[in-house]
Amino acid sequence: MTAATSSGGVVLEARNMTRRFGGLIAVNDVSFDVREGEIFGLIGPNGAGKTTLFNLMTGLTPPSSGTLTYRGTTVTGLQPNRVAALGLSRTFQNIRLFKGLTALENVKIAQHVRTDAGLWRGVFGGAKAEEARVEARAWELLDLVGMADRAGELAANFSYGDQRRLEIARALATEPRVLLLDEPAAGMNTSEKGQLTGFIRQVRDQFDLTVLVIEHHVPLVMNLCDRVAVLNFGQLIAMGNPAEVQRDPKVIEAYLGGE
Ligand SMILES: Nc1ncnc2c1ncn2[C@@H]1O[C@H](COP(=O)(O)OP(=O)(O)OP(=O)(O)O)[C@@H](O)[C@H]1O
Repeated sequence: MTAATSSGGVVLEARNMTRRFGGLIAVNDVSFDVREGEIFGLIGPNGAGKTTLFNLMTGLTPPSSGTLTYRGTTVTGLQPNRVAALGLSRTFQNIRLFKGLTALENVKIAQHVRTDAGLWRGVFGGAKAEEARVEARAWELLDLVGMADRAGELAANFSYGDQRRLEIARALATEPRVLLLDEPAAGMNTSEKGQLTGFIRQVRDQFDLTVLVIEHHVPLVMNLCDRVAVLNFGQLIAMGNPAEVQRDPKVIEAYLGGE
């Protein structure tokens, strides 16, 4: 719990967000607010609609209806790069690093949502001053996620845990105000999972972020999140602090029913 959590105003407002795929309603009339500085968890059984909701929030999938606003600006309807430029950045359930590039190159490329030099020009040639600035910032970000000593290694050679940290460094490179993490613990070993809570909190504090996190690993969610929203068959069935949510009969039934 942080001071930001108790005093933070609303930064994101999801209103009646719905997404149909043919006859299936993957996200069904979901509304919630996220407050500045909080770590907001999104949980639910497999297929509950969590990733679809993230996709709706970040412009990857257009909603069938409903809106998301960020500090009063409508986000829904924008392309993913515009959403990132507004300050909402995400990682993916399936890691999307450039595996054949080094850690440093991965972070350099990610910064180009914030530069005018185009995707490749500033990284591989052209504007020298820009290139130097991008490189310095990439080193800084790798240092902040504790990976500067591995900057020259290929992303493909990293453990899952390190690949996910690198993904977070890439997301931070777009200078987000809100960070959306899709299953950051997936594929991690026990020791990597153990370090993740502290790491996400540290990143939140250091970059002054609001964090949304989809996660299956219940102990992690309960330790990490200030508030948790629970989806089941596309519907929001509970929301509250982790202890409240954990003892909510609807949540218990959704999880037991899904086993
Ligand atoms: N592009 C798509 N086309 C058709 N159906 C889809 C599409 N994307 C998601 N769905 C369906 O929507 C529902 C919700 O899927 P989603 O991936 O959002 O769930 P989830 O809660 O993230 O699940 P998991 O925990 O397994 O990742 C599922 O029934 C899924 O099959």
